[in-house]
Amino acid sequence: MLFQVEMTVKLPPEMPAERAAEIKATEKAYAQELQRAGKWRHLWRVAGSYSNVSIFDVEDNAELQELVSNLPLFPYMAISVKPLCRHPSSICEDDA
Ligand SMILES: O=C(O)CC1=CCC(=O)O1
Repeated sequence: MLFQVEMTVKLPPEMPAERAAEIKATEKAYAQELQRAGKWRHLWRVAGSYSNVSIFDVEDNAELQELVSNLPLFPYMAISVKPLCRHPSSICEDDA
């Protein structure tokens, strides 16, 4: 199942810079692991913001919840999720 996930990061201003850098580094490693596993298909920065738009390819809602809630930045993000299905006019071979 494909999901569009939009994440907007809001770190508390009082968080020490070293702690923020540590969380971001852990987030990057986890995100890249999920991309290599084919679970996190696209990761795009929304220009001009501290937000991303991502496409996840997971078994079901429960797997999406597990992957997203394990993100180190999860406590500091507003997240919105939209389920996707194949468009009848799409010619993409790799669409679900
Ligand atoms: O910077 C972001 O948009 C949050 C984020 C998600 C994966 C990652 O490495 O950073």
